[in-house]
Amino acid sequence: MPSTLLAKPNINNLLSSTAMALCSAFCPRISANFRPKPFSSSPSKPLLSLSFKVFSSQATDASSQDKFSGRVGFLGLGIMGSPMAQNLIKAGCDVIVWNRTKSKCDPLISLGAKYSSSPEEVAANCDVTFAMLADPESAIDVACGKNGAVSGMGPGKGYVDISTVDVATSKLINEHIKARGALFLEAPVSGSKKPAEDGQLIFLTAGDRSLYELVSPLLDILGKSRFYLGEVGNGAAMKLVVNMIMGSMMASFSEGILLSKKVGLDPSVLVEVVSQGAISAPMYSLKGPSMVKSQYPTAFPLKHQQKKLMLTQDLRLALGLAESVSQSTPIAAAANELYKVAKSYGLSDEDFSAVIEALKAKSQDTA
Ligand SMILES: NC(=O)C1=CN([C@@H]2O[C@H](COP(=O)(O)OP(=O)(O)OC[C@H]3O[C@@H](n4cnc5c(N)ncnc54)[C@H](OP(=O)(O)O)[C@@H]3O)[C@@H](O)[C@H]2O)C=CC1
Ligand SMILES: O=CC(=O)O
Repeated sequence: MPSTLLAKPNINNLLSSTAMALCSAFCPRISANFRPKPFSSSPSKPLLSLSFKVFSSQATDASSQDKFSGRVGFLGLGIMGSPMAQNLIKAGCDVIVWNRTKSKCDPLISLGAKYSSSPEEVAANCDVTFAMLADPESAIDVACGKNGAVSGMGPGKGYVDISTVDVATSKLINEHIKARGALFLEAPVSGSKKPAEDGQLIFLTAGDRSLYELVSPLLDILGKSRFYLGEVGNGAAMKLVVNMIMGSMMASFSEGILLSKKVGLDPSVLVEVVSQGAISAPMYSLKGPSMVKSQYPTAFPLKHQQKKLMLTQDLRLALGLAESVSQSTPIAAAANELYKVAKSYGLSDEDFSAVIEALKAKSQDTA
């Protein structure tokens, strides 16, 4: 699986200026607004005085840049889609939005976005259309359903699906888009609400390389790094593997918080200890303090971590992926059971860190 990641802090200046040049090619007003972002991985100890983003090699193709007129469609304005669309608008892009619940378009319209009344209309009016939908079912429906984006696609257009879906769903949407003579890129993201707001997402892309190159300046507005992983399905698979690890990490962290409390330790101190050691993770520092207070402000809804749809997703889909290649994943399977319990307690709309409640309940059952 070819990955074309480059991470070279010492070419920071070059990359930043390249990004600015590319962004201004896409969106004329970007160069005035676009400023290098602070390096986010270790905010307390900045390694570099200037920001750097991780860009893939051969990120651009000047000729394809010239052909792009810069009108961008955005379908799906939920927790992730809204701030992403907002960042594109703020960067000066000409954005047309659509969302099933129309009221979620209003804040973006007031920032300068235009509105179209169906995914088809958005795709017909845009050169590139992004989609950030909840799950495989909605991703298929918005792309391939009645008045779906596919009907508005045609040669010279591109469809970028950022939703987290399974490999089969991504391939299906790709086929429909291709049948219209358009290009397709899957580009699920690693990162949650805050990285979406801060333009610090990580894109896991696969599909048409020329579309990848064309939209790279846009991905660089929305994210801090991007990987091109080859054929359609590889981006979806990478995202599922990442979320499988994340789901298990969160379940393990939850156990630690509860065990520390039971043995008379202060779980807030545990969070601090973890944050300073080799197992430190931004996720623990971000969510740990709220978890200790039994609060789960929703960034990544639990329902998305343990979706129960026609194909299912995230942990469940990752388990399916593992099974398809006979890879044993007992830790993820155990974590998955906990998310199922949490979901059965009505915690679907809470943050996925609410999985700790499933463990609390289990402890009471056995006490
Ligand atoms: N939240 C997070 O931290 C992260 C989420 N993701 C992934 O990003 C995607 C979006 O997540 P997020 O923004 O959190 O989810 P939200 O639930 O906040 O938003 C989901 C979006 O999908 C739309 N939608 C749902 N069902 C349908 C349908 N049947 N037809 C049309 N539109 C529909 C919703 O429309 P409406 O407003 O009308 O309900 C909304 O725009 C998911 O695939 C998720 O797994 C990836 C990384 C992080
Ligand atoms: O899908 C969620 C994430 O944080 O990545």
